[in-house]
Amino acid sequence: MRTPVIAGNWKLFKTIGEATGMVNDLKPLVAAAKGTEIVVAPPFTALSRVADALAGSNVHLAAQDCYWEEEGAFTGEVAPKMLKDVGCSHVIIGHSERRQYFGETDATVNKKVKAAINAGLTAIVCVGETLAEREANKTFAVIESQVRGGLEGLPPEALSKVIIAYEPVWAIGTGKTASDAQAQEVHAFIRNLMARCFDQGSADGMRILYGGSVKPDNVKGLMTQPDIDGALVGGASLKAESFAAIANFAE
Ligand SMILES: O=C[C@H](O)COP(=O)(O)O
Repeated sequence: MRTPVIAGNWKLFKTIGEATGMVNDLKPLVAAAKGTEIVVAPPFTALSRVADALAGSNVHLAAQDCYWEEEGAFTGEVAPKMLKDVGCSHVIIGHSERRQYFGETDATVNKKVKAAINAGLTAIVCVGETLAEREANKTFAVIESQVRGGLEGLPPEALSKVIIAYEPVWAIGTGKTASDAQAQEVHAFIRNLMARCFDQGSADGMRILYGGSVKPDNVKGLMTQPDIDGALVGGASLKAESFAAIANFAE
């Protein structure tokens, strides 16, 4: 039995006051959702205060990125152990926006995943094809290369600290969700790939999230697919009511 995960990626939104206000609204709305791993990923500047606000609740804290070195002359970067120190349990790695705008590659994703796991964080590793890649029938090839590249060299026992998020780039922030069948097809492919790359037990235990215009009114169809274990939510995670509606549905 895989524990469902509902994670909210706030991207470049929310001041400290807005972020703490949001989680203070959210906590009572999801307090009864004991069987779901609920995660919020505020911007770096709000992590410390949101960690304080979440203390004692069932909502976990994530960062939206990390660097792979522990310390050094790397201006602007944040190390996994610093995220652990501030109260994070999870970190999102390799989001398509980081790949598209900030030069993230499968090789850098791989270094970040290893560093995050070594620091005791759970890595939420994002993969997904563009519209052009889907239309050129390259979806599975792209996903395979991103999953293999991102997880290369990990021992099977490290996979309990990895969550994969399948986010078709064409569905992110567009209002165009992949159909339940389209999403399930790719999730099943990823799970089979995990069995081929690692072992069946690791593949069976791996949580695979769907991301891309998930809303309260489409989460039900997605969550009832056999290989969809939760959601990485962008826009609908910014308001306590809509994020809680998604998290509570996963129960
Ligand atoms: O990380 C979240 C995804 O990019 C999905 O964003 P969205 O729900 O706004 O489409």
